[in-house]
Amino acid sequence: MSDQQHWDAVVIGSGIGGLVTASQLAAKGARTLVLERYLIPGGSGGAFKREGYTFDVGASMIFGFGEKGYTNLLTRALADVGEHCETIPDQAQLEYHMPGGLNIAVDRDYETFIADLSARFPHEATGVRRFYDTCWQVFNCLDAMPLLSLEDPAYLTKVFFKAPLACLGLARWLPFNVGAVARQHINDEQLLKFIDIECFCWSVMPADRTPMINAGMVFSDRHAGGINYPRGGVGVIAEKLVHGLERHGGAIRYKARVTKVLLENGEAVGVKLADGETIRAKRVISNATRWDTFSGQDDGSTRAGQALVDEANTPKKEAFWRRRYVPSPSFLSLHLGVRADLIPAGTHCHHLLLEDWNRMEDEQGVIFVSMPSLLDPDLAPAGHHIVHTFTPSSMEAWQGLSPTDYRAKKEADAARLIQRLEAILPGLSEAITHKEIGTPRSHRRFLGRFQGSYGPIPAMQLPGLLPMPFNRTGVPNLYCVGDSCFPGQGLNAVAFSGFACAHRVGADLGLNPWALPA
Ligand SMILES: NC(=O)c1ccc[n+]([C@@H]2O[C@H](COP(=O)([O-])OP(=O)(O)OC[C@H]3O[C@@H](n4cnc5c(N)ncnc54)[C@H](O)[C@@H]3O)[C@@H](O)[C@H]2O)c1
Ligand SMILES: CC(C)=CCC/C(C)=C/C=C/C(C)=C/C=C/C(C)=C/C=C/C=C(C)/C=C/C=C(C)/C=C/C=C(\C)CCC=C(C)C
Repeated sequence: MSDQQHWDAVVIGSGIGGLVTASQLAAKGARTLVLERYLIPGGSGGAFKREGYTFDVGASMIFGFGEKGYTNLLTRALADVGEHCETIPDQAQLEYHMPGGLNIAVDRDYETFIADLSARFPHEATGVRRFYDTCWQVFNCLDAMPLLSLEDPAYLTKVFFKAPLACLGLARWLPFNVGAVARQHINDEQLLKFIDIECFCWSVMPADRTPMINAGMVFSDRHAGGINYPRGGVGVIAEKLVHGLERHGGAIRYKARVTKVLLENGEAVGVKLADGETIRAKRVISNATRWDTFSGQDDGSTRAGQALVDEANTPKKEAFWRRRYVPSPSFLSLHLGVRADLIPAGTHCHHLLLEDWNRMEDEQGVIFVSMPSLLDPDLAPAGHHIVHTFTPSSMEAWQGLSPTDYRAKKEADAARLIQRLEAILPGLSEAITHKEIGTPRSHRRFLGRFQGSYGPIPAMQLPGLLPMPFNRTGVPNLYCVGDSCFPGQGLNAVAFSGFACAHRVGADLGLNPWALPA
């Protein structure tokens, strides 16, 4: 299968963004091929098995799995191709362990959460209510309409007639960040710091640089649809999307690393693989990050010239984007197997530990912990649990080391992380039976992501989501999907990007139905 086979769409990468695009396009009748450089689908939403454990590659805290409304984008993406994930509801989104013994678990029930937070800050009870209610207003606008491509005037017209007030509400919130809204309602400095960490937890940015639309989504979906864990592990989502894709006539190839987007007269016409094979398609969609897709910036090591589009063909507006967004740090991550007796009954699945408010944005500052086998015991061998912990760490801290120094740093930093975690899991060091250490270099290598980054973050304070690009690029017939597109990081955010991308490509191929989805 090569030059002879002409596909309607070729998708580079099988992250959740790429798979939602591909499965949606296949469901519209487009002949769709996904090319994945690794052995399994899912990218940072994948999973791997070791010694009886099923470990999630990335985070295990999943939004977008609700039953109602339009924001349950993972449920919808699966259902559209005849698939369904059984999920396990999580009673708390996560438990925060903050300086000064300030501990707050975010309950699934909104009123319980508001009451818990107000009890810690009684003088700010009104502000707490007003701030989080404002987030609900944003969420209600999002949840009132089918979410498709904002680059399609036909969709915008239809959706405006369907839900005019919700559209105007969203248009109003698009340029806002959370910080300004929080300060309208809240004065207490410590509570504002809590709002910062509430944002940092998923945007890796404080409130001033976190878009309000995304906060509306996250701070309300956790109570509306709730946080729900897919039985069998996060990797099941990607596996099921692949089944759905194949059932609708699409295909996926693994160990198929794309090295170039083929261009003719400046238009994308296909891709070239690492082994020299070429594949032609009417439309090419890149689920690699924008830094890996377009030329113009390297990470100072081996990457120069490796982007999918060369410098001469990289649109000027990409340079503009790179001045506004920079790669967030990657992570130091530990996938641990532990003796089950370490974890007391009733412990929550997700935790965040911050020992010093001033360290929130520091290298290896905030610690995240997920223990998904507390929800799904089949993920670990009998008598054991999974402790997956990660902390932001940038590529610079890991570059230029000799192999011996690299191994020594891995062990030393992992030991320090485990030591700090004893604060919430006393006895951890003695209970570990399996340990895998991942660094920014591992994440770059296995996920193919520039600098192993978690995703783009604003280089400066920007007007909310307004500068985030949609799916079309400056190269005709080439589209981007995933977390370097509107609305950014997160599985349900990249699922939105996938719906939007498939809709835009579907419009360009003349495949979209006239009516909006129910
Ligand atoms: N709880 C959560 O919400 C959660 C959990 C995990 C991950 N995430 C987020 O999900 C987002 C990632 O999703 P995404 O869709 O943008 O992509 P992704 O980075 O997860 O996946 C991209 C895929 O493309 C493949 N790829 C890259 N370059 C390629 C090439 N040249 N040829 C072939 N294949 C190539 C990679 O191997 C990978 O499988 C991130 O923001 C991440 O932080 C969120
Ligand atoms: C017509 C007119 C007038 C107008 C128009 C307007 C409109 C319509 C607009 C629209 C808009 C829209 C649609 C938008 C959308 C958006 C969205 C969908 C968003 C989403 C978002 C999401 C998100 C952000 C998510 C995220 C999440 C995450 C990231 C998570 C993560 C997690 C982690 C990391 C975990 C950690 C922690 C621990 C463990 C503790």
